[in-house]
Amino acid sequence: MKRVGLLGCGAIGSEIALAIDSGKISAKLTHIYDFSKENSKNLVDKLQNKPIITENVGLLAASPVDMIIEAASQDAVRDDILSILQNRKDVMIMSVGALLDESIFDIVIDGCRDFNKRVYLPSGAIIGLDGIRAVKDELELVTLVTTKNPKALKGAKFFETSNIDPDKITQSTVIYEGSAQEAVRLFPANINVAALLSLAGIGSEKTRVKIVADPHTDKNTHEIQAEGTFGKFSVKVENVPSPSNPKTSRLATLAAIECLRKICGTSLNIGT
Ligand SMILES: NC(=O)C1=CN([C@@H]2O[C@H](COP(=O)(O)OP(=O)(O)OC[C@H]3O[C@@H](n4cnc5c(N)ncnc54)[C@H](OP(=O)(O)O)[C@@H]3O)[C@@H](O)[C@H]2O)C=CC1
Ligand SMILES: O=C([O-])CC(=O)C(=O)O
Repeated sequence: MKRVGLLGCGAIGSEIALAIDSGKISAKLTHIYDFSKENSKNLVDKLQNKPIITENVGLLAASPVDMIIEAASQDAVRDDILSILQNRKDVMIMSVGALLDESIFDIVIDGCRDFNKRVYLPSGAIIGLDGIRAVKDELELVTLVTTKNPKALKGAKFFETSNIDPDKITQSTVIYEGSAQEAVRLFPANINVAALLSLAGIGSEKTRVKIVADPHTDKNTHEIQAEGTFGKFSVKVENVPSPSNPKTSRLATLAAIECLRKICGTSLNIGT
């Protein structure tokens, strides 16, 4: 049975830990770390099989696990991915936006090669990546339209330099249009899905992102519009937000759990 370490005990990390604890995933969660000791302790309290809370991320990376799940932040990926790979652990990354920084992407690719390790990127809060991967050589235009309640967008770096106040948005408003490359920097906790779309498709400069703030929605909606010589498709998901973090969709957690089940299982693999 795979031994797993967890970096980040928030909305996604906690649900993954509970899924392992319940036996839904055939793995053993042995070590966890989070900036917030309180989050780590609260999680341990909920688990029957208690993992060790490490004092720092270095000790998590060096712990005797086969794999580390990152469910923390893009900064965590930037700061810790090299050490995790050097310690010869496979990694599942949720804060995928960090990989649009070329230097971090290179660290990941080189680390996988040098240490013979694997990095997994679950499909997260979007659907349709199977189609994007299949048509990527014939894809000419791809746009992600993401709609969230302003409350879920609040706190993003974008608002530090914009004159839009998320508290004052009274109707559905397009607040951002640009490249996926820029979007993941300006909305690091909201649009990691744009990085997944870029990596599966035509890259982060050509992948376009539109972000809509809608005070009347209680969903996190992602619509992918793709067009090329293959034809065109659009695919839309209206996600229920996670109760403990409105920025994060329930589907992101479920996709991570399913990805981990596939990694830890031995049986039938369905789909791309
Ligand atoms: N790929 C996808 O489709 C999706 C990706 N995500 C991303 O997944 C990640 C986890 O999401 P979620 O669980 O909702 O986030 P939460 O904010 O609920 O939990 C993250 C936890 O990790 C902690 N943390 C942040 N940075 C570090 C670090 N460098 N070292 C240790 N702990 C850290 C946070 O502590 P503190 O609060 O003190 O900073 C917090 O306790 C986020 O980056 C999010 O943007 C989310 C949804 C979809
Ligand atoms: O969960 C979502 O809807 C998307 C999200 O936050 C992200 O991609 O960072």
